[in-house]
Amino acid sequence: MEATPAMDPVISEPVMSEPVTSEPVISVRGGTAALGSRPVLRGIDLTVNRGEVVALLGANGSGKSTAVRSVIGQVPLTGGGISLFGTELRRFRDWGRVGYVPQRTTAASGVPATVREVVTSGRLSRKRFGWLSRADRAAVERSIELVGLADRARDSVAALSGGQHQRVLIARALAADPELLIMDEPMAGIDLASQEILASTLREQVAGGATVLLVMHELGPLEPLIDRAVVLRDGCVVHDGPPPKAVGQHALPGHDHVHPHAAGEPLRTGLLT
Ligand SMILES: Nc1ncnc2c1ncn2[C@@H]1O[C@H](COP(=O)(O)OP(=O)(O)OP(=O)(O)O)[C@@H](O)[C@H]1O
Repeated sequence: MEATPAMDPVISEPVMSEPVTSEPVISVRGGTAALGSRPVLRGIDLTVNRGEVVALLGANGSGKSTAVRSVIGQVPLTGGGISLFGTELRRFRDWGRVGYVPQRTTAASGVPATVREVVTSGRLSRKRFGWLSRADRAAVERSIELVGLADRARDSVAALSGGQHQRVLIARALAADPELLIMDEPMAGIDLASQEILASTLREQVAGGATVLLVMHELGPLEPLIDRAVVLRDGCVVHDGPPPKAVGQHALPGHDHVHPHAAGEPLRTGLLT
């Protein structure tokens, strides 16, 4: 058991918490973006601080994927700014610190790769030279175990189910030991057992100090992990605060949520509209 530092009741020095490393891990300020001629982000502010788990919520088409893709530099902003770990995105090179799991794609690219090979590629991405140390190999095996695929490590990813693919992509992101993990709808279309595995994997990352930004449709089994929710609607932030409680509990198709708000204002998340 870990020893608890004894408190001296006489000396009333203020207890210093963590040194204030105030730089947010992600900072989007007034971000605007367009896809084709269509404005998709209309001036969003999004801050994720070190160690936070933030859910990005919103209805289909509200701009969630575009927002995270702009954070990793895949969609250029047309206005506003983005910093990662305190560095302007255009000067940011430290991609080994960032793990990204794209929205429901497949890990199979036509190239017959095994689960271990795909996960290894995640580890290689943070290395200058293309060979693996013993520690690298251990990190790869640990990531595969974390997502519950140790018994499938030698299998071709082409032979996996959709949920298992998703877990391979998550293991690939985890293999680099990222400080920031960005996942776009990691729970989409996967069964409850896989969801539980993902939730415990994420719990472990968070306990290890990772910062997490999750695009989600509903909170589901991840709800207890979420510190803050940012809700997008039509390319704008309409809520930034505690996760809307009702989401995931009675988020039925067609149900337009109206949540009681701290200020007495109803919060219409519009998650399903
Ligand atoms: N390549 C593209 N070209 C033009 N418009 C696009 C493109 N990709 C997405 N869009 C549009 O941009 C808007 C935002 O899409 P985005 O994928 O960011 O939304 P989302 O909130 O992630 O939605 P979902 O929950 O369905 O994944 C949508 O209206 C979508 O139709």
